[in-house]
Amino acid sequence: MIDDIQRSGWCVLPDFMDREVAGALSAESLSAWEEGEFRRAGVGRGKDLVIREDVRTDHVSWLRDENITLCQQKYLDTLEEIRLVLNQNFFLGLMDFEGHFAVYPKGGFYKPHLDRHRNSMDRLVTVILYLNPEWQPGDGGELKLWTNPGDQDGEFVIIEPRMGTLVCFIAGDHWHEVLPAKKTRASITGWFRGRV
Ligand SMILES: O=C(O)CCC(=O)C(=O)O
Ligand SMILES: [Fe+2]
Repeated sequence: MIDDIQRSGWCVLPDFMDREVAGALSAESLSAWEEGEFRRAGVGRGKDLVIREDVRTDHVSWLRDENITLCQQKYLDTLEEIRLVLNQNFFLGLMDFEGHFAVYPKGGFYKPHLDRHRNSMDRLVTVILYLNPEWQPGDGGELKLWTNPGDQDGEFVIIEPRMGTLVCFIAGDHWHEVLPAKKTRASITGWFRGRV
C-alpha cells in the first residue's frame, strides 16, 4: 500500500479485509437497507448540500459513534492502523475518519468527481471497502479511477467492487466515477480528514 501510494497516489488491495468481518458488514448493510435506514446521498456539504439525481443516485447510512457494531469496530480499528501508517510515511496529518455505508440500487451511478471539497482540508484520503459477495463481470458498478493526479481524462483503471477489496487514494488528486450498477451494489466509503 505504501509503495503504491508513494508511486501513484492510489492503490487497490483485493481480499484486504478478513472474510468474516467483510461478511458481517455486508449482512449489516443489507439489513439496514431493508430497514430503510439509508438516505439519498447529496452533493456539497453543510447548508450547501443538495440532492442531484443527475450526479449521483446512491443512498448512504453514516457510521455513527453511538451505534458502532462489533464488525464496524473491527473495520475502524484496521482503518486506524492505516491512518497511522499513512501519517508516518507521508506526513499527511490525518486526524480522523468519517464514513458511511453506500448502496447503489440497480441503475445507480456517481458521475466523475473529486472527493475533496474546494478550499478545504477535510477529506484528504478516500478509502472504500466493497461488500458484494456475489459480484460478477457484467454486474456493473465498477469504479473508474483516473490515474494521473488532476486529470479528468487520459489513463484510468477499472476496479471491480468485489467483496473485501479495499481502494485507497489521495482525495484531491484522483477523479473517479462509479459506472452504472446493473445489480444492487454495496460498500463502505470514508475519508481520513486533516485538521479542519
Ligand atoms: O463506491 C465507490 O467506488 C466510489 C464512491 C465515491 O466516489 C464517493 O462516495 O465519493
Ligand atoms: Fe468519490
